[in-house]
Amino acid sequence: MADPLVRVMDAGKVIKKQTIVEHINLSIDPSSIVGLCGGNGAGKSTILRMIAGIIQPTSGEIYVNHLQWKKDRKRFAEHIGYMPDDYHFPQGLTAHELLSFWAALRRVPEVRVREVLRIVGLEEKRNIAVSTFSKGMRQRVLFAQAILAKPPLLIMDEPTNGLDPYWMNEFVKLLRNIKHEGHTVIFSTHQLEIAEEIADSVVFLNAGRSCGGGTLEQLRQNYGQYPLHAAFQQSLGFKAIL
Ligand SMILES: Nc1ncnc2c1ncn2[C@@H]1O[C@H](COP(=O)(O)OP(=O)(O)OP(=O)(O)O)[C@@H](O)[C@H]1O
Repeated sequence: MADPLVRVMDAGKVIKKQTIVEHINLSIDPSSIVGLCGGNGAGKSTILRMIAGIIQPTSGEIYVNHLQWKKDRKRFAEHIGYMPDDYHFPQGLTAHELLSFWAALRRVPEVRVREVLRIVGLEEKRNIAVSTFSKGMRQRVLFAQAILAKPPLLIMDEPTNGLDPYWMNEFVKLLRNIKHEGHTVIFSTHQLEIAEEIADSVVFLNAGRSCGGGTLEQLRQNYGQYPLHAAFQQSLGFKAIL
């Protein structure tokens, strides 16, 4: 068995004396897709930002390919593509200009910019200001920037928000390709059916704590073909419905 690409060991985050997440443990194998599922405020974005190195845990340790952000920021960052759940796009910049800017920062050749624009179906809109784009189109720009440098680990916060059914389907196919090319993905979602379709395993979160999960294979054995709603409710002790 290959070593896990990501290890989150008893990680927690306290902000202004408030515990946001605690006792988070995750082990993510290379070439796998993990879904973080939970309701509003469960702590999904906080965990993803900690794994991405954007914020630091106040307790515990996080390793990506045996690297820690605090010890080797540059190499750590080279492993990661991060798609935020929200982004304030600068006024006036086109999709092509923005992606070229991000590509230059990461020393990614211009030819890759055209490639990602094509992958996310925005080649024809590349000269239009992103600030005028619809929510789904902006999501596709953010997805494009996350995959620009072909990172070993793709971290995506609510990636399917705002996508229409066509792009939802395309997104599922894109992620499967990314996995088959050997990349690893962790994403958050409220949409359990999306996690069911793409993820190899899921982690359920509630009030900043992991409250269950497992591989989709295990969960299907326990709960049938569409297991996540039942499994999630059971993990919450039937106290809440997503
Ligand atoms: N910088 C911060 N300062 C204070 N509270 C914060 C901060 N960041 C997150 N929180 C709080 O921590 C909790 C978890 O937030 P987080 O954004 O991680 O949840 P989430 O599961 O991603 O939620 P959603 O699905 O609504 O996006 C929320 O109650 C949020 O208000």
